[in-house]
Amino acid sequence: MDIHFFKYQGTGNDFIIIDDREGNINLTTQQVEKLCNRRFGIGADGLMLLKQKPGYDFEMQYYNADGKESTMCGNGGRCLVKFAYHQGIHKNKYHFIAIDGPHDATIEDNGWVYLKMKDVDGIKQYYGDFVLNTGSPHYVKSAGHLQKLDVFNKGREIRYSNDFAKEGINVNFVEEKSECAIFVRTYERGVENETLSCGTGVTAAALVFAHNEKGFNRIEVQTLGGHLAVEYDKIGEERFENIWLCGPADFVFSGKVSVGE
Ligand SMILES: N[C@@H](CCC[C@H](N)C(=O)O)C(=O)O
Repeated sequence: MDIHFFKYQGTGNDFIIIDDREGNINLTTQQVEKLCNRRFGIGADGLMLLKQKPGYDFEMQYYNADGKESTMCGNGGRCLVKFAYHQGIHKNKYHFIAIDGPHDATIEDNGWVYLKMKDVDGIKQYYGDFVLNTGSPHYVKSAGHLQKLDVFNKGREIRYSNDFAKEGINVNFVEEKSECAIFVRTYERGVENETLSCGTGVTAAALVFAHNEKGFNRIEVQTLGGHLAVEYDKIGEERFENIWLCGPADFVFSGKVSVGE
């Protein structure tokens, strides 16, 4: 069977997107894994299906490169909104449903997609580091000389440590550049490698480094794949609402791929 696919990327986090509004796409774990494989397939950090859902503009279904359906993907969500726009779904404000609940999104004049993330309640301290859920589970660790850090091995060590091995966790290393700017590198669960950017990870890192008491409610974030920003309202010490992940999301190429019988 041949499938028409579209390739998108958001700050270098790249995705295969398939329009499944007719509801006839049924891919196995092995098929998704092969499509995401950079030698035997199209190559991507993840795969998404755009589906129909009553009451929403669309539904987002997300799979990691290992072929398994996973939790929320921030950069993926931004790419899917741009894809929906390119497919003729034109809205001033998009309202879609993903595995972690409803999301709003807008496409700005400069092409950036602003994606509203779920509210975050509480950031847990973990031996001097931080653990939180921004739609996906994230570990946030402060790091100096981040450009030179061995993110693959250090991230993998935490991801497969006793407390996290079973469910998995995404591991973000963060270098503070100024009071309102950070540099983030992420080891992603389900890709089991460093990716060029991770949207829910960037969001998690920004919330950990949020200095609202000094009047900032926007953090600029540099990743290996480009620039993002995170906006938020900090409510007391524990809660974040009105969280927006903002950045570019672009079409790369499209084609037909064979997935066997
Ligand atoms: N790249 C993503 C995160 C995708 C999900 C993650 N790998 C997981 O399984 O938790 C993003 O941009 O948020």
